[in-house]
Amino acid sequence: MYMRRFFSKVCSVMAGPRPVVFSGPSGAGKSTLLKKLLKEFDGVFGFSVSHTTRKPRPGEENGKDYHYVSREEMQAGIAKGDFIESAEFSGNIYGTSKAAVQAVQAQNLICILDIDMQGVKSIRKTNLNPIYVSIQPPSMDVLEKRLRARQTESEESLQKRLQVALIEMEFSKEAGQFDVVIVNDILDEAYEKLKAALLQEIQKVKNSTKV
Ligand SMILES: Nc1nc2c(ncn2[C@@H]2O[C@H](COP(=O)(O)OP(=O)(O)O)[C@@H](O)[C@H]2O)c(=O)[nH]1
Ligand SMILES: Nc1ncnc2c1ncn2[C@@H]1O[C@H](COP(=O)(O)OP(=O)(O)O)[C@@H](O)[C@H]1O
Repeated sequence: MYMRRFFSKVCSVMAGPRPVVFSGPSGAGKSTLLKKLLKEFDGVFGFSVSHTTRKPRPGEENGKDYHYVSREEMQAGIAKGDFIESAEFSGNIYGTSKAAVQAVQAQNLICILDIDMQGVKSIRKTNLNPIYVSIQPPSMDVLEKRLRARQTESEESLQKRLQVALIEMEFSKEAGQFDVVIVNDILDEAYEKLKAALLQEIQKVKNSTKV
């Protein structure tokens, strides 16, 4: 009996906790929410640092927010098979490297991926088995206001993001795409819903570190 419990604990540690995929329109609040999680649950969650060909925004750090690379470097990495998935979004390439996910999972942390809907479709074909969380804005109007207030986009980039946002909002309504859909209206309320949705996985990590 004790042996069985022991082995099941060891196996669950070896398998590691389920990753969490965050997706949803640009400006919906994915970064804001996941940064809160990473801060409150230091030692539970780890961020999968994607590669991107877009330029860093003020305040973003290479290796922390993204690995900033040239289109040539990115394409070479993709051709070499370094990436689990990659996608073109609003004129730039983004991708999740195998190394990014492995770095988090090696620490037995819940790996957080922030990816667009193409990424979601690609990840579904892998054996990553994540929890899929969609973060949605309360409305297109609010989304536009938030994106403008963030002051990170040119008018052209903003318009591209709003166009894609409509498709991403529709995608989140398709049955079976997401385990949880959170409308990020009041930030604290959205965050509480997010924590409630991830509570079981958080508890698993906390229990496994007690071994
Ligand atoms: N498929 C995929 N999408 C990504 C990846 N990293 C970021 N994204 C998505 O790319 C989109 C643009 O990201 P970003 O330029 O940081 O803008 P923001 O979402 O407006 O902050 C967002 O939908 C991200 O979720 C990745 O590795 N793979
Ligand atoms: N619930 C909220 N209420 C008001 N502003 C928010 C809320 N959530 C996020 N924001 C702001 O909206 C902007 C977009 O959020 P961000 O986290 O960058 O979105 P995403 O990562 O999905 O692109 C940011 O300036 C952020 O501070």
